[in-house]
Amino acid sequence: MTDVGGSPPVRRLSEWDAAELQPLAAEYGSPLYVLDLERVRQNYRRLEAAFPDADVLYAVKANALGDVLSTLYEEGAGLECASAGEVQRALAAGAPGSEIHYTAVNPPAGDLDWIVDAWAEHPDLTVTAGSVDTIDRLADRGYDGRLCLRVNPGIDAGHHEKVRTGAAAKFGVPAERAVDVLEDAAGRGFDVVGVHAHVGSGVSSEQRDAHREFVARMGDLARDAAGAVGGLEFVDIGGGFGVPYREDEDPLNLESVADATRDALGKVDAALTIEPGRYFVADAGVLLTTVNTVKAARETTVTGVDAGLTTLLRPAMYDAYHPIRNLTADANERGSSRERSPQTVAGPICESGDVFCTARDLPDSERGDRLAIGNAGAYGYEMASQYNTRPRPASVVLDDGDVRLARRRETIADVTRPEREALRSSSADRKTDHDRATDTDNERDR
Ligand SMILES: Cc1ncc(COP(=O)(O)O)c(C=O)c1O
Ligand SMILES: N[C@@H](CCCC[NH3+])C(=O)O
Repeated sequence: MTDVGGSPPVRRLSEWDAAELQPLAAEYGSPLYVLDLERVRQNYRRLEAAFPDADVLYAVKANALGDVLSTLYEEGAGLECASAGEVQRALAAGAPGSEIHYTAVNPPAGDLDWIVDAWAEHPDLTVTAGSVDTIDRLADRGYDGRLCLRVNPGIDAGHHEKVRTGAAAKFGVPAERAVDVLEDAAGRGFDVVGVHAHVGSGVSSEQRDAHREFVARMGDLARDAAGAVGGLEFVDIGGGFGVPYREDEDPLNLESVADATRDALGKVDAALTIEPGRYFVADAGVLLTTVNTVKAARETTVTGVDAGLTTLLRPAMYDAYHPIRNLTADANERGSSRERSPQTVAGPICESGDVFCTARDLPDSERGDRLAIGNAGAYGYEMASQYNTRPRPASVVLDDGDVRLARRRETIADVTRPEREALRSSSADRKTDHDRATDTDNERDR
């Protein structure tokens, strides 16, 4: 099935080549993130074809690997950044300030300091503020550049309550106050360029009514705002385009989302901006992991693996479903000779939530098998942690037949380094104090 843009709208885990993936874990170690850059390009082109008139930004938070940023920037995407660190990555990937939006959510002082310094060099970057305090704090630092206002539209959608943002008090200025805030900012000399909202992440076709209502509200707001500040350059409706995680789930009907958006914003004299993350990278990535334990528990077989919630947090945090495939069974035995049974795939972390699936029907696993966890390209590595003093895994990219290490595996020394450095510098300070005291004593003795 091909869709607009000429590539299949979904790449299922079953379509990855087991014989190609399986040796990567031996060569680069396990667990291992694998990302196919060509699939990232396909996803970009499909979305661009569905929204031909939109300015497309990539939400860097979904996967901030430099290769992903440069690939998408070269395809034509701008970069939406959630922190000063992400802006640094965007600039390092070659994007100019004009292609960078920084979305400030309760921004730490260090972020604002850094951004305002960067603005001196990149005067056409855009800052999206979600509160009057952020606007004041920008003004305090002398910023009067491009400003977009994030509004809270009071309607939300998304795959889990924890990723619905459109009505969560934390995000944005309530839509009913937005025009006043924008007028005030324009009056204070900011270059007011847009309005923004993000309804939530992982919006599915079933939630199309909520999304339609959301874009309709944005259309009304953008018209009022443009009237109040003498015109807007863009209206940014955020990201959130969902992708299927279950094998039998249908892809989002992009055309219908695009049509609804066109209808809602048709009469607004401002460009449409969208900023998806997940859509570009989710099905371009898999996580490889190795079975180290197979044990019969009371109601299920436990397949113990070397990846855990520190490697891929989504199942533990959102009860998210990720497809799982036994590559060893598929590559060596063509998937046929193994019995199947209900299996709980669990990681090495000391939390009972450290499971990727519970009693799922899978081929019987054996110690040493390589498993692939699908749809791991979005919010996978980005949400990894070092809990239990576990180093984060390596990432490799596939690109047109090439395989390349894109980020090395962390070592335990990487995890403990900040602590060792702090100890070293405080003992150096103590030594310096001691040296100073000794020098004074020596002087006194002289
Ligand atoms: C402001 C903003 N823009 C864009 C995104 C990207 O969302 P998604 O990856 O669901 O497209 C997010 C994350 O939910 C976000 O918070
Ligand atoms: N981290 C979430 C998406 C939230 C995106 C940020 N607002 C997920 O994995 O589904």
